Amino acid sequence: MTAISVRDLRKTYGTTTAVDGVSFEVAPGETFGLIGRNGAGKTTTVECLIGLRKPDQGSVTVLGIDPANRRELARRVGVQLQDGALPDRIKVGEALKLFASFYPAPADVKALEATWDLGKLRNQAFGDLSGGQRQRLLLALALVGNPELVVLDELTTALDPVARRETWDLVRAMKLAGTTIVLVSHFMDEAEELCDRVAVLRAGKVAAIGPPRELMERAGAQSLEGVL
Ligand SMILES: Nc1ncnc2c1ncn2[C@@H]1O[C@H](COP(=O)(O)OP(=O)(O)OP(=O)(O)O)[C@@H](O)[C@H]1O
Repeated sequence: MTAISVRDLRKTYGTTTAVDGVSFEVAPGETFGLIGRNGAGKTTTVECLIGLRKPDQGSVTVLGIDPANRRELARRVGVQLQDGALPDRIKVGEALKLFASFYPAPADVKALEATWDLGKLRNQAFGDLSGGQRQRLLLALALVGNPELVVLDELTTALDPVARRETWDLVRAMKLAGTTIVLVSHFMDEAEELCDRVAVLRAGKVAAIGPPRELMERAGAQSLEGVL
């Protein structure tokens, strides 16, 4: 059983080849990282995983589902997107309740508020939140459906160092609970800390794939940055 299977994925935008024959598998319960420099094809790959973009070629299945079937996918997969946004006037508590109402067995909203330190912000409008507060709310919303798999794109961008560490602990807790996690990150320390395996994307291709330590040893690098 695999949680995600990507085979020979290709996607172009006009004359730009964003993803050029990417293949990988993710096991259930695994934390899998997609890393690479700007423009390497990470976001496009993730967008194909969650059905936001249709591959030009290749096959993708997520929990056995073809991502084109977005409704079925959305019931089982939580997504925290890089540019996730909500209407400015929606309040934090309203957003959590609204999103919870979309799912048959949602997480407990009070518990999520406590976990993500959102209780005090319950009556605050999305438009008035700081960058870090928005990020925490978007993460909580990704988890409100009790997903089996979560996709986290730029998990800790906009978070201060303390909030980053706290978020890492929460990701570890998700992992312990058996959730499969796909993590897109520009922070190599984050990928090293959290991922069981990473795929290094370079110009739309998988340049290397494996556990962070192994990739570093193979490349004779002190950190994952040396592998990019
Ligand atoms: N909507 C689009 N239209 C045209 N070109 C695009 C579009 N989205 C991405 N691209 C191009 O496709 C390539 C891959 O982009 P993608 O966003 O997938 O990379 P990335 O690794 O996520 O980059 P970053 O780290 O900067 O977010 C880049 O050359 C980018 O300019």
